[in-house]
Amino acid sequence: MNYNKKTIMDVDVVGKKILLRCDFNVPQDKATGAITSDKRIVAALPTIRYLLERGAAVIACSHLGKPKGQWKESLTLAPVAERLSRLLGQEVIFAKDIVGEDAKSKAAALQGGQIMLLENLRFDPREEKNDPSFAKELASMAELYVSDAFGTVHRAHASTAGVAAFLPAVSGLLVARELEVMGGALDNPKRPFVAVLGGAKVSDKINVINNLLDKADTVIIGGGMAYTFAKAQGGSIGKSLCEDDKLDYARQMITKAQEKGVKLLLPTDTVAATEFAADAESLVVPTDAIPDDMEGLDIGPETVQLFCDAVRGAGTVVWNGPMGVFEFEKFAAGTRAMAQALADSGAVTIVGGGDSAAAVEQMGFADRITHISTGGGASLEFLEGKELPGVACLLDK
Ligand SMILES: Nc1ncnc2c1ncn2[C@@H]1O[C@H](COP(=O)(O)OP(=O)(O)O)[C@@H](O)[C@H]1O
Ligand SMILES: O=C(OP(=O)(O)O)[C@H](O)COP(=O)(O)O
Repeated sequence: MNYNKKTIMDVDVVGKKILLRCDFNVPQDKATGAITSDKRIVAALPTIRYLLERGAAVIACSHLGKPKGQWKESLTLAPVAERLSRLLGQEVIFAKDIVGEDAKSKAAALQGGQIMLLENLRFDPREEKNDPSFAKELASMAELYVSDAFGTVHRAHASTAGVAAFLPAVSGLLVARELEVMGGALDNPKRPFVAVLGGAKVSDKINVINNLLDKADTVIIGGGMAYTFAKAQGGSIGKSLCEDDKLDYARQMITKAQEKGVKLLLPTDTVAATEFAADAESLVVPTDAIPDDMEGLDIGPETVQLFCDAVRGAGTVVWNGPMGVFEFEKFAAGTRAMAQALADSGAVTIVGGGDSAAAVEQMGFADRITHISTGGGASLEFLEGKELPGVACLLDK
């Protein structure tokens, strides 16, 4: 794939009206909605400052969560506008809509050196469908498109790819840096090369395993991803997360790993809970014998040992997806042990993803990780060697 793309430093931004795609999909407290890590907002600041200092008028936009094309008050970007304003030390004008009256009039009135933020792009069903009519409306507000949403460059959506058909398109400083750092670490990785997968976006990320088995020496699967594999092997997984239409695929991956001599490590024990709650009753059970009325919320102690041993001997480790529901202290032990193992490993370590990065930061290991990427799925697809639509659409150098 060609990563030699123009950045904001290669084009004239002075006095320009700029549509800036950011990834402000920040982790939020499950109960209160409060932003629990502003890493993705902080990561966007260098590009925003670069543009504002040069007198550009910045129309920032992002998605938040998965509202599936519906207006959902709990997923408004208003708290992000507030936090961004505090971090920047200047007003962030907030539009109550995306490409409606409010956004368009505020964008038209926006002066050089000012910044505004549109409402959640995914409130409009056309965003995820990459509908050209939506891309065109977004583009109509600006003269230049800047992609700085690294966490979302693996999505071919209207604001991440479609819009480049209507405006000259370049990358921001964050996307440029992520591609450079990850490219450097992963081009010819120090071996053994270990990939660690977990988290909750199972349907999405399970598909990367096929290509990862061609690149990695060891693939470790924990978190919500593991139970599809346990069920595929005939285990009972109770109410745990599972993608039933991926059971065949999971079996194929187990066979492929055996044929290729890649170690595929799966949890042998699980911390199962009676409900998805911070104070739920829990017990450690074999991963293939979870009681019907319980769900797996963390890897068990035996698995922690197994996984951490594999990480300790690694040359390069890429990790995306927490090992358990770390937001609840009772189910954070697996994720904490994994973070500690990466920090202690002496390997080149890359942690990607909004929640994984938040976990590593909250647990105090961030300064002992080689690179914390703002993208989880994006870093995995980069690692797979897949074309990233949000990068492919940018102007070549
Ligand atoms: N066993 C599990 N069951 C349900 N959710 C889980 C489990 N393990 C981890 N999670 C959840 O996965 C979420 C993160 O998943 P994901 O979005 O894929 O990761 P990232 O944001 O790092 O890319 C966390 O909020 C965590 O609570
Ligand atoms: O949080 C994100 O990805 P990640 O969970 O893989 O890090 C990005 O904002 C992409 O979000 P999406 O997976 O809802 O398209």
